Amino acid sequence: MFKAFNRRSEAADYKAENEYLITLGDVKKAYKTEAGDFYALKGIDLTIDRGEFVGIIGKSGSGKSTLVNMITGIDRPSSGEVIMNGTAIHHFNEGQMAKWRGVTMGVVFQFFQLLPTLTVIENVMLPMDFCNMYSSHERHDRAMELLSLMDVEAQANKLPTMISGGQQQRVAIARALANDPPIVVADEPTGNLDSRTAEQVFHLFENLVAQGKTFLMVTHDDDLAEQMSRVITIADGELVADSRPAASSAELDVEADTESDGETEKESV
Ligand SMILES: Nc1ncnc2c1ncn2[C@@H]1O[C@H](COP(=O)(O)OP(=O)(O)OP(=O)(O)O)[C@@H](O)[C@H]1O
Repeated sequence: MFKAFNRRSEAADYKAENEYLITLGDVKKAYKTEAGDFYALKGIDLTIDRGEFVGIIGKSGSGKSTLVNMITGIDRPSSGEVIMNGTAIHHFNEGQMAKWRGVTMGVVFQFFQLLPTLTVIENVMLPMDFCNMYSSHERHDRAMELLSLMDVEAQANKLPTMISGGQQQRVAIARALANDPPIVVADEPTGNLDSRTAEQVFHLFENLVAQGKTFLMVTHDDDLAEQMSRVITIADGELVADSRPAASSAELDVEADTESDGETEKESV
């Protein structure tokens, strides 16, 4: 049903409660240190829509991985809320969280975290086994398809320690896609790849976004960040910039026209 808003913030509030895929409200994270609590996140407010390709940038130690851990439910906020698709995940117990993450989210960790005692293909099949997705035959075929997509199918029966860092990273990406999750969160997924392979992997991500997935990607690569639909910058645990470098000028023109018409703003942002 049509709903008109008088203020941009009212429209944003409405959307946060009803439509946003990811909403973080005043998220703080304190780590216990000998010197007392250290706040790695100091009150993050953030909303992310379906189908966005969001880059997370910031200097080393600014809080990017901590933020990602809040969104993936790998760690919990000290205060504030994390709402995913209308569900407050910070209230989940460990079992609920693991199941929810398994079907909803593909995670590419900064240091891959492949299980060293499982072969490459077993690592990729693991999320499907854990969530009981697909038949066992399909799991194998799907894992091979994903390994082939990432150009590491020849490594399928090796242990992770027998392949290079870049290959491990590609296996970790294949594993993140195993359950065909609607959201993928990747911490420096191209950090160990040469620039050509990094571009190829990035284009694969773009294709997945075009198919409707939502991608969040921590990166130190400014060239890649500029190609994303949205880039947020973290500094000292705070969100200090939120920009849309890849927004087309046409989109910006439409927004400008709407504002200059002086019409009541609708939930178009
Ligand atoms: N378990 C922990 N205990 C104490 N301090 C921590 C812990 N984990 C992270 N920190 C601190 O919190 C801050 C944010 O760390 P985080 O790993 O989120 O940063 P980052 O932006 O991801 O860094 P990088 O780009 O180097 O990966 C840093 O100052 C870090 O030292």
